Amino acid sequence: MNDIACRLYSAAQVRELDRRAIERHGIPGYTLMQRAGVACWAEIRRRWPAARKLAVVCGGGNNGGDGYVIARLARGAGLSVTLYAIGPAATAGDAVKARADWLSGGGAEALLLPGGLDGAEVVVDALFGIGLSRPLQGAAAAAVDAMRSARAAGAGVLAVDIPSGLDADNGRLWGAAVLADVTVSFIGRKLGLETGEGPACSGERVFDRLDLPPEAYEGIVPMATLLAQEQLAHWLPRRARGAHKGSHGHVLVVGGDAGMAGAALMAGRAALRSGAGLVTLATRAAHAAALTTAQPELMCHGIEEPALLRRLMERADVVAIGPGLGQDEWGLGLLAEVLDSSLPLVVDADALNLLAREPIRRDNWVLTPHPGEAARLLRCSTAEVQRERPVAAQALPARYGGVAVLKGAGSLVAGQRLRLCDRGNPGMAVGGMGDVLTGIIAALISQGLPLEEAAGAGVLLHALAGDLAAAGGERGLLPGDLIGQLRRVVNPVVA
Ligand SMILES: NC(=O)C1=CN([C@@H]2O[C@H](COP(=O)(O)OP(=O)(O)OC[C@H]3O[C@@H](n4cnc5c(N)ncnc54)[C@H](O)[C@@H]3O)[C@@H](O)[C@H]2O)[C@H](O)CC1
Ligand SMILES: [K+]
Repeated sequence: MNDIACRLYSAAQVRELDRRAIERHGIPGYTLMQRAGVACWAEIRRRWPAARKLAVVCGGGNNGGDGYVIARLARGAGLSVTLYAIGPAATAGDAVKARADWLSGGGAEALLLPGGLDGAEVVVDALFGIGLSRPLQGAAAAAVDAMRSARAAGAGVLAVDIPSGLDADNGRLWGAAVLADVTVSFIGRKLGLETGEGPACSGERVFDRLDLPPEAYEGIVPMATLLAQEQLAHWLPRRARGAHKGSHGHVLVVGGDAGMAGAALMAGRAALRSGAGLVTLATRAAHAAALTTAQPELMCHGIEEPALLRRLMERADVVAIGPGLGQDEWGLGLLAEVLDSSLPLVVDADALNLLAREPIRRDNWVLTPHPGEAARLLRCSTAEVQRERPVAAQALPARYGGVAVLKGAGSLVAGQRLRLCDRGNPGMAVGGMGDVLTGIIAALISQGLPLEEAAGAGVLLHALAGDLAAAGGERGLLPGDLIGQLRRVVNPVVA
């Protein structure tokens, strides 16, 4: 995927790109608008080739202007096109021109919503783009409802630039949002489409640079970059022919309190399947025999006295602590021992909850909270984390040091940079998937990847394996199914 298509921008940054295109590169705004319309119309023809009835819902700004361009192209191709508006006709400069061209070409005035988008086969959401700046109310909210109802009645929905109602910067909703089958986004990909509620509202994301020259993007540091599969070959090169089991590091997994042995086992299995040379589990004595039987490749020690952990840590290259650790004395004692070591750590689940009680900073660790654990670490509500995911993700290393993975739709990896994973699926929302991610990241650290790269590669591998495993259906997907796909994704360089 080309570099610019991997960059994720804020609304303000895209507006700056618009400005540069017009003022520095001499591309008139109306030309950009026409290119945007052409890109959307091409997607409509590709996705719904037989559609004959189009409804275009136009806002008063330039997003609406894109809608007028699309309407003119569709009408010119012989489709029946009905325009809808929520209030005064186009106000933004380029949109006024686009509306004038629509009318002078024989197009009818827009009908005022609310009202049903009667019988439309395809609905174009040109209500709001990056100009959405406050909660949807009144006619705007009614227009979104009408588009959601049309989709529920079987119409296809294409969102222009961003589904109306979604915040371009962080993927939160300004009320209900349009649910699109596809979103055609222009000039710069928006971070909000890829995280929070973005993936659920946007459908497939199609990006079109509108032929902006690459130099227009120089000097604008994207808010985040997409984790790209192409990077995996660099992170996971083919193995040296002379490798031996000590060449690929030793992972120590600490966890598995009473009733939760499986969490430690899944983390250990994932570490093995992600290429760690050796993996040891430190868990409750009562679990050791069963776990050894379950996976003989794992070394397994019953640790009831935390001090005994030191001997195991002497032989480890990285410690993953948290899977099934519990938050009682036993877990607390083990965490204290682990924090005393200077080894790189992957800290997850209950270890994060314990850490939230007594915060400390450290540079060589990767924290892997889901939104609820992140909320405890940041002392805020889960809703606040989800409303401002990019901000929350970056607040974690700012406060705790190291690298943080904020899990959830559009997982974010925050360290020196902010990266985003746009893979994965709702089948992965099941207990144990976090334990697997912990094992993967620990295994990559044990194989020599720096923390931030290990976290990014681990999140991407976890999602890619989850997508492969979900091919048989998302419901009923188990962590073991994902572990079963790891070997395929951790060998990007085919021998
Ligand atoms: N050269 C360009 O700028 C290009 C822009 N493209 C398209 O333009 C939109 C951005 O257009 P803009 O006029 O800045 O804003 P919107 O059309 O997104 O917003 C419309 C309008 O709505 C008002 N508004 C904001 N929030 C609300 C609300 N909750 N309720 C009611 N009204 C609201 C706000 O005042 C705005 O004026 C961009 O996304 C692209 O689609 C071209 O595609 C490329 C060239
Ligand atoms: K839109």
